[in-house]
Amino acid sequence: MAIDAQEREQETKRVQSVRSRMKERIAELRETVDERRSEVTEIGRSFWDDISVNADNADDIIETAASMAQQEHVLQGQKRSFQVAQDALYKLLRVVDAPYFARIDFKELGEQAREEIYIGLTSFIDPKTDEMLVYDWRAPIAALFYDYPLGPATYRTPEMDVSGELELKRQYIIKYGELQDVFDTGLSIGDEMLQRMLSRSADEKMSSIVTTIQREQNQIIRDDQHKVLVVQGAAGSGKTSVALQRIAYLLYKYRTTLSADNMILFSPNSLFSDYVSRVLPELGEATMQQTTFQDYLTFKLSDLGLQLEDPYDQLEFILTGTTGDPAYEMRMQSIRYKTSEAFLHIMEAYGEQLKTSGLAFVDFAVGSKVLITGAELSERFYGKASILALGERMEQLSEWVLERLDQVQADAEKRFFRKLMREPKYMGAEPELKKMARARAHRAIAPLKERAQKLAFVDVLSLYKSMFASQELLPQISRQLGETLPAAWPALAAYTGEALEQGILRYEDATPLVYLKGLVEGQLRVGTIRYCLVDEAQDYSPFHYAYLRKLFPRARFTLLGDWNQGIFAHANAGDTGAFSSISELMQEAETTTIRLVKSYRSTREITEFASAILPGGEPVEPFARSGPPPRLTQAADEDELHRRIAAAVQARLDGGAGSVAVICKTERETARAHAALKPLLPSLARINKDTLHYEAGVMILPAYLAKGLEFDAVILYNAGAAVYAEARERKLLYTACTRPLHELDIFYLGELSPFLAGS
Ligand SMILES: Nc1ncnc2c1ncn2[C@@H]1O[C@H](COP(=O)(O)OP(=O)(O)OP(=O)(O)O)[C@@H](O)[C@H]1O
Repeated sequence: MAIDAQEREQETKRVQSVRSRMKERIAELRETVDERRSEVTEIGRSFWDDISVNADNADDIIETAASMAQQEHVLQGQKRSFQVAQDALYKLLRVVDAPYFARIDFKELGEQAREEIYIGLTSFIDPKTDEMLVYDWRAPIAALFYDYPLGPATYRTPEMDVSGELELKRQYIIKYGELQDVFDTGLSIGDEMLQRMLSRSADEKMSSIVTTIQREQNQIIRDDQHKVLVVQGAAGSGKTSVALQRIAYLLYKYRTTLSADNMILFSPNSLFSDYVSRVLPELGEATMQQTTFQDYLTFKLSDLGLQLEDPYDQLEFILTGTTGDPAYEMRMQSIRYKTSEAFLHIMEAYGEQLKTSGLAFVDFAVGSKVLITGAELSERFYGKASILALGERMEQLSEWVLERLDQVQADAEKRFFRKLMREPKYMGAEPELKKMARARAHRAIAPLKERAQKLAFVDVLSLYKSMFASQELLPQISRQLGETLPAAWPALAAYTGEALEQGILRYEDATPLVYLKGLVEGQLRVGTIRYCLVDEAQDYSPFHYAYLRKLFPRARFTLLGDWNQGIFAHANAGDTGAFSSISELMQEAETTTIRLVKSYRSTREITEFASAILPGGEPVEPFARSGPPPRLTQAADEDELHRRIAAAVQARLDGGAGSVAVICKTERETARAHAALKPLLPSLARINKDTLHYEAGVMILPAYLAKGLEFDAVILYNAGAAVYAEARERKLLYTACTRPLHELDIFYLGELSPFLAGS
């Protein structure tokens, strides 16, 4: 709803007045920053002048040390206050051209006057009057803007709940310091604003949604009651956006105790990390560690000398294979089983068993000379019963071994020394020889000490191999647990063993192997991580979650995913309810699942079209934004297909699209299509799993890499029945069709995929 001219005038004036206060403050801060900078430099320079260096007697030494500590203390204090001023300056510089985006008028119960609360990216207090001119969007009272329509409303502060009446909700579009538009919204956050936001072009990088966060999204952003927060959100419902806003929120709320280093976000790949990298800086926050699970596996397993497969190669195998082919079926079994909870239980039970027997300890040797035998280690480890965990017992063993190695090193040093002394050329150089002997002994023993420190007493790879080599081990454990192994277990075991013998570590074996390594070498625990967020959570198996839980014992988890887009083999196995089993797996009482059903990315036509691909899937509700319906075009042969696709790309570009993606099913199809299309579309960029940076334009990529990304227009390369017909391909097709903001063109050869037949 537009507002009248007089009010608009007032609002324009207010923008100017807030801006001029901000500018005054900026000028002051600039001065302060300059002053403090020169103070810091000055103190640094005169550090030694101001210290009385006197080392004649003990008292003087103490005095000198005290004076140095004092100077250091002053210097650190100055550096801190310089940093504080500089941060404040940067924050203001970022918002001075758009100081706020919303206003709410709130009358607290029992109060006469209503308060006008202006909301922006960061708060701003008038230094002269101490008046809060702008509230940070994360301040408790600002939640009213996101959570309530006009009428009764309540917000929560750390001390109490505050109720009252929300009497006005107003939104502003301020650009380059000018008020461009202002309107009142009655219901949820202005459909008008949201319409504008969603009608724009897809950006090169994801943007923050701070001005139009929806109520259900806000609930997730501000949740701080649950240890495990699971979000099942439809495609385009804002999961990634919400995850990033949540990080910014937590950093604000717990700003005295939490920093970006205490958070970690698991992203599907580097391309995606790059795509979302702008949001936090845009919100004025430092970005936190972003990583992929694959990076972690690579880091943990690098010393085993194996060739580690990545999840995309696994997926490519699944998608290019043929159902019914024995090798293919074997692989599918391998994946399903090794990502299951059943296998996790077996591993846990195996870990228990290893407490009493089964670990083959490796000798500690220098060259061929054995210093501590495996048998000795085994005797030490298994000799007397212990209730401690494997890892803790390994720690004890490590202490014992390190002591032994110290002794060995001392003996070696003496021996070396005696030997050197006998050499005529060294005679008379005793002190140097002592040093040489020490260095030599250290060099010989250091690698062994490092091994002991890393608790690397057993050959983990052999241990893992033995799980599959032994005819009895796993059948026996599973009998004890009352579980059954897959029907084709002996063949599956042999299949696994063969690959490991060849030095190949399939993706499905990587996490179990890391898990086993953690069991016998002591689990790596990253206690500094307090919040772990997992995007595209449907791509992780129960096994992954069990592992993450152990890795970050102090963390709260936010898991955001969409079961409809579960395209990995293990995700297809479970289907609905899989998230609830994940919550169980996390074994936390304070767990909740929130569903986001409204989809904001695509037009109503595209969302409805895509939803028809998955009847009975997770519910999706389109946002009321209209555009052309998806177009289905059959091509007679590949030549025609390519000509038509090239024409469609051109048409979308002519229509103003900034990003157009041609989406294929697999890497293999992408490579072929790229070669055929490139002469027709010279600017066509091919994206693969190693692409690090996301750039808008015209691109071609496999569907599984398009996941999480969005484009103005999408062109589906070939949605023929020969390509998308099997159950496992349905979700992939769905994922591809949910990527466009505005337009979707689908081409196909031969028959149309049965999944699209109803459209
Ligand atoms: N409240 C909102 N205001 C404005 N835009 C929004 C809002 N919520 C989501 N969007 C937009 O919708 C699009 C989809 O959001 P996002 O990528 O976060 O969804 P997602 O649930 O992670 O999607 P997917 O699972 O399909 O990858 C983005 O362009 C995002 O900016």
